[in-house]
Amino acid sequence: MSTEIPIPSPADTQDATVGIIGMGDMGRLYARKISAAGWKVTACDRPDKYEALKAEFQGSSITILENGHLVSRCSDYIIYSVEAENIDAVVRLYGPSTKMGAIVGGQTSCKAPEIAAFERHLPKDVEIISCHSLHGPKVDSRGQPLAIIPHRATPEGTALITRILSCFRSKTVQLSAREHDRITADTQAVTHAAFLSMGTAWHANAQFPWEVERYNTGGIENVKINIMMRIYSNKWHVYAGLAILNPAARDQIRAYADSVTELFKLMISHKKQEFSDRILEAGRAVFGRHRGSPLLLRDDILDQYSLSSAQIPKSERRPNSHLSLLAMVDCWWKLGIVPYDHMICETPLFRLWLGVVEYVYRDKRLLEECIETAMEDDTFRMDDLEFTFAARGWSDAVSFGDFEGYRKRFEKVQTYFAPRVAEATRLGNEMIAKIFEKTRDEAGEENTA
Ligand SMILES: NC(=O)C1=CN([C@@H]2O[C@H](COP(=O)(O)OP(=O)(O)OC[C@H]3O[C@@H](n4cnc5c(N)ncnc54)[C@H](OP(=O)(O)O)[C@@H]3O)[C@@H](O)[C@H]2O)C=CC1
Ligand SMILES: O=C(O)C(=O)Cc1ccc(O)cc1
Repeated sequence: MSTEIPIPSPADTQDATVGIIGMGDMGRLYARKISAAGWKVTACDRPDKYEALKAEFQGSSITILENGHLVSRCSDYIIYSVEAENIDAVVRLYGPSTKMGAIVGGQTSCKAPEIAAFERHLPKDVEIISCHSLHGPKVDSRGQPLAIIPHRATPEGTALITRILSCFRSKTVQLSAREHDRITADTQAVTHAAFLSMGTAWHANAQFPWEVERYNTGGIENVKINIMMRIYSNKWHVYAGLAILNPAARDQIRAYADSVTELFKLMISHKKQEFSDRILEAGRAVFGRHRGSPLLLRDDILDQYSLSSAQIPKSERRPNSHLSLLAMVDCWWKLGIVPYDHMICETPLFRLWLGVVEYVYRDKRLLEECIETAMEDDTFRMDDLEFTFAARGWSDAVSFGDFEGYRKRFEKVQTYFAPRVAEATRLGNEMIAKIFEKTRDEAGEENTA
């Protein structure tokens, strides 16, 4: 497993042709970066987008072709960057046209269906080496994790793909498809489930949280709101694909919804001792080994990134039960997950989420305040009730494998929050850039934000 940030040498002979099938947000990022590093790049999207794409890339060094057959015939490394739900159909269509002896990979967020499609439809002389950039298209790729998944690969093939992808200057980690899916079920799918549920709950209570006094409480609430908005500003298929198609994700999201429900029941039945014992034991299991290490986040930074115009002074802030966060630790504990072990596949959102969770659990006073609020204070009861419904609803949508139902749930909330998306995206980008700049500074790494 390697985690260094490789710096490509301009003197390298970059004589392989890289083909990209699917020129959406991630395909474009890949095409631009790989081409800028000196590799010959050919690319396509659906045939009906050929003319528009060709006009857009006119004058660039990226060659736009009409379809995936043409890309496959002339490329030495072909990357499928299409919706996870479509991967089998697209590989079935273009896979047989793959150039003899080429290497094929995919950039979808869940590897089980991608690898199955490659095994099913690619000629036997073709190597399979997949990848996954663990960040969105607008995040600086430098220093972020990049999984490389050699599945049917020679050492020479793996070395070539590692060299091609070194232009991202990401932290590369080699994993099997199975390891990748197990880890990202936690770093991505469950994280998203928590924030999707927050958005659904706020929508169900007809709230814009930044307009509600009890959410204008700085650091932690700012992160929750900004990440929730970030997720709902993205495309539903990205989240649906990585949750529905990953078998490990289904189980983990179900476990998260169970933890939310069980904790909520203890709250409304005022079983304080049982609730408190459970929270503290989960905290010890998850954070015990990390007590002495530096915190991932500090709230003096987080306070700056608020969608609200009125910030409440710290002394007047109202505590929150933070059910979403308590349930996350409960679920990790129940599943025997130590999230720090999964940092090799961290995404920016996962790091922020773990940072916030850790911030509460490593502050004894704050954690006691959550327990006290959960038991004694009804201020957040309606929010927690809706959050519980929402977590179970998202878990059902994922376990039923229902893409259409998922899309409808997602888009309903997305539409509700749409008026503030542009501002939230700007703030979220600033917050992420600032936090990662600071994290890299503190780790003594090169500042690349
Ligand atoms: N967005 C993100 O943050 C990240 C996404 N990923 C993964 O990367 C993949 C791509 O995501 P993203 O770029 O965001 O999604 P997009 O929807 O922006 O891009 C996918 C593109 O593939 C096209 N496509 C579909 N079928 C074909 C076909 N037969 N031939 C050629 N092109 C086709 C789509 O066209 P159409 O829209 O018409 O279907 C679309 O333009 C997904 O699997 C996602 O899970 C990975 C890391 C981060
Ligand atoms: O950081 C996140 O979790 C995101 O929401 C962006 C994202 C989405 C899909 C991926 O496969 C990788 C990153």
